[in-house]
Amino acid sequence: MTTTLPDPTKPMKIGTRGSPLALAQAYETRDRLAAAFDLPEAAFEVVVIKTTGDDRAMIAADRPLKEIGNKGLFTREIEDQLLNGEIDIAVHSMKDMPTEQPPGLTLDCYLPREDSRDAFVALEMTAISQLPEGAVVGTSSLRRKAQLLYRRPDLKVVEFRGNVQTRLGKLRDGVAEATFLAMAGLTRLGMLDEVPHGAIGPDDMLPALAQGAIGIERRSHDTNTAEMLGAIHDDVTAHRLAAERSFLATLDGSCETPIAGLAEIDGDTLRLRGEILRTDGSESLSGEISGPVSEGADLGRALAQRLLSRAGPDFFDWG
Ligand SMILES: NCc1[nH]cc(CCC(=O)O)c1CC(=O)O
Repeated sequence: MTTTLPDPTKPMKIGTRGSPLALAQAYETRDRLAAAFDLPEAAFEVVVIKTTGDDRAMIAADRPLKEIGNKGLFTREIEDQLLNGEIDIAVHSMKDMPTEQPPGLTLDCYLPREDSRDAFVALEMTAISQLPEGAVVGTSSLRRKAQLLYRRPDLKVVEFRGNVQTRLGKLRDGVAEATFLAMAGLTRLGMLDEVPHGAIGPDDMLPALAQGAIGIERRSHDTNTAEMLGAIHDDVTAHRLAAERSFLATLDGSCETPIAGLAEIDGDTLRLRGEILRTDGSESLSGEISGPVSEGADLGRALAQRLLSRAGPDFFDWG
C-alpha cells in the first residue's frame, strides 16, 4: 500500500505514556504501520507524554485509585497534545479509556486483540483456589478485589501497584501471597516465561471490559491519518469492543469500577457476558446475551439494562 504521511518531510508522531507496556504498544503500532505501507522505522517518532496517572506523588503507592478520580487519568495530557497537533496519533490500552472521547478526537482503530484473560500471579501457586484460608492478595483494581472477595470472603486484599518487577519483589518480600496482572501485558512485555502465573478463564472470572485491546486515537478531521489507520484496523476486535463498551457506558462505569465482561464471536453470533459487583464483594449480578455480530452495541445496552433492573437501589453506592 502507498500513502503520504501527514507531513512527508517529518516523521509521523505517535504519542504514548512512558511505561514499558505503553511503549511496547506504541512500537507494535509503529511496526504495523511501517509494514502496511512499507515505510522505514524512521518515518515514525514515538513521543512519550507524562500523564497525571504517571505522577508518583499523585499516585502514592498506598492511595486507592478511586480516591484520585481516574476517568481520563492516563489519557488527558495525551489527548491535549493530539488536539494541539504535537502528535498525530495516540496509542492507548482500551481498558483505561473513558467510553467517550473529547470533542475533536476519534477513537475507531483497534489492533487485533491480545489475550483478554487475567493472570493469577504467585510464587508457588497457579490458581485462586490454592490460596490458603485468610491469605493476603495485592491488587489496586476495584474489579479484581470485588470478584476475589465475592469468591473468597476469607481473603484479605491490600493495595498493590508498580511495574511487574516491583510486584514480584513485593511477593518475594511477603507483602502479599498473590497478585493479578493482565495476560495481555505479560505477553506484550515478553514476560510470560519469567513471571509465575496461571491464566484465569472467563468462566472463573470475567476480565475488565476491553482488556487486551489497543486503540488508536486521532483528530476527527484528519482524514489522511484515518485512511492510514484503516490499514491496521481489526474488525473482529471492533465488534467485540462495540458490545463491551456500550455495556460499560450504559452502566456508566470506568476501568476502576467493579464491572467485568467479555464479548466473543463465533461465526455470525456475538456472545456478551457481563458482571457487576458491590465493591466489598458481598454481591454479584451476572448475565449474558447473544445476537448478531452487527448489533453488538445494542446487545451491550440490553445486557446492562437487564443487570441494572436486577440491582437494588443502593447497589451502585460505591462510595
Ligand atoms: N489498568 C492498568 C492496565 N491497563 C492495561 C493493562 C494491561 C494490558 C491490557 O489489558 O490491555 C493494565 C495492567 C494490568 O491490568 O495488569
